[in-house]
Amino acid sequence: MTTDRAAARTDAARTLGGPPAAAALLDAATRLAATLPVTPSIAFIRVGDDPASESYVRGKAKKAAELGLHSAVYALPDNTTQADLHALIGTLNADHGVHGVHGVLLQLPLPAHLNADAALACIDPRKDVDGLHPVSAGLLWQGQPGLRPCTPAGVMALLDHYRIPVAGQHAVIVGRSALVGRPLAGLLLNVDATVTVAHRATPDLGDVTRRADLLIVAAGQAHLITPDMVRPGATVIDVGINRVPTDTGKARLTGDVHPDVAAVAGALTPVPGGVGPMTVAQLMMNTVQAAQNQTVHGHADQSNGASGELLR
Ligand SMILES: NC(=O)C1=CN([C@@H]2O[C@H](COP(=O)(O)OP(=O)(O)OC[C@H]3O[C@@H](n4cnc5c(N)ncnc54)[C@H](OP(=O)(O)O)[C@@H]3O)[C@@H](O)[C@H]2O)C=CC1
Ligand SMILES: Nc1nc(=O)c2c([nH]1)NC[C@@H]1CN(c3ccc(C(=O)N[C@@H](CCC(=O)O)C(=O)O)cc3)C=[N+]21
Repeated sequence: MTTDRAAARTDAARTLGGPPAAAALLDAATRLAATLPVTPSIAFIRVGDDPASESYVRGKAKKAAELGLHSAVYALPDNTTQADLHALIGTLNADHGVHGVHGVLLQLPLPAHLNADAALACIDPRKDVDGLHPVSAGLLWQGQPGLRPCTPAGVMALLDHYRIPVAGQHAVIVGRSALVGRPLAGLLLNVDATVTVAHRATPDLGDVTRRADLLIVAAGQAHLITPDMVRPGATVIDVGINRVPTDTGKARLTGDVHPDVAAVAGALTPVPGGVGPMTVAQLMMNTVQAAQNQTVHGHADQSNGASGELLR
C-alpha cells in the first residue's frame, strides 16, 4: 500500500523550506543581541544601479530593522572610483565605539571598472560579516573560528535545522565561486563530509552529481540539474536564483534544479523560499556575532570571530 502511494506521487521529495529554518536562526540572533551592551550595527555599501543588488540590500536592511539592529545603506554612484570606495570602507572600519559600526557588507557584483577583491580586502576582518575577506576565507579553510560567508553558512544551518546528516556523507557541490561553492566545500569538510566540487570543466557533470548523497547546486544556470543527474533519495539544495521571463512579461525566479527532480530526490529546497531567506538570516547572526566579538570582554582581541559557535 505504501509502495503504491509512493509510486503514484510525482513529488516524492520532502520540501526543506527556508522560512522556518530562517526564523529559528533569527530568533537565536535576537536572543544573542539581547545579551550585548550595544545595538549591533551594519553598513551596506552598494555601487551603481543594479536592480537585483538594490532589492537584496533593501531586503537585508529591512530584516535588520525588524530585529532592532542599526543599519545604514551607502548607495554610491556608478562612476565611483576604487579610491572613493576604499576611503568609505576605511571610514566605516574606523567607526568604533558605542554607536560604531560592527559590520561592513560590500554588495556584489561591482561595476566592471572596480576591483571587488581589492575592496573586500580593505574591510576590517572583525567587521567582515559577509565572510569574504581573505582572512575569513583562510580561517575557514584552516578550520579555525571566524566569520563565515552567509549563503554557505545558511545552507549549513538549513541542513542542521532539518537534521540532515552530513558527517560521512558524500557532498557534491556544483560551482566554485568565492561567494558560495568554495566556502561551502570548507564548511562541509569541517563537519566530516567527503566533498567533491564540480565546475564547467567537469567533463560529465551527471556522472559526478549521481554519486552525491547531498547535492548542492550553485551554478546560476536555470534547471541545470535534471532528474537523471540525481541519485534516488539524495538531498538536493538549490542555491541558484535565476530570473526567467514569463508569458505575462514579468520575470519569475527559478533555481538551478529542474522541478522534476522532486520526483527523485529525498529532500529538496524550493526557489524562492529556500536558501535565500537563510542567507539573510545568517547575515543577521554574523552581525550580532561581530558586535559581540568587538564589544564583549574576552572577544575583543580576536582577529575575527572567537566564539566556539563560529568554528563550523
Ligand atoms: N540563494 C542565495 O542566497 C544566493 C544565491 N546565489 C545564486 O547562486 C548561483 C551561483 O552564484 P555564484 O556562485 O555567485 O555564481 P558564479 O557565476 O560566480 O559561479 C558559478 C559557478 O558555477 C559553475 N558553473 C556554471 N555553469 C556550470 C555548468 N553548466 N556546469 C558546471 N558548473 C557550472 C561555474 O564554473 P566555472 O568556475 O568553471 O566557471 C562557477 O564555478 C547564482 O544563481 C546566484 O544568483 C548566490 C548567492 C546567494
Ligand atoms: N557581497 C555579497 N553578499 C551576498 O550575500 C550576495 C551578494 N554579494 N551578491 C548577490 C548574492 C545573492 N544573494 C541573495 C540574498 C537573498 C536572496 C533572497 O532573499 N531570495 C528570496 C527571494 C527574493 C526575491 O523575491 O527577489 C528567496 O530565494 O526566497 C537571494 C539572493 C546574496 N548575495
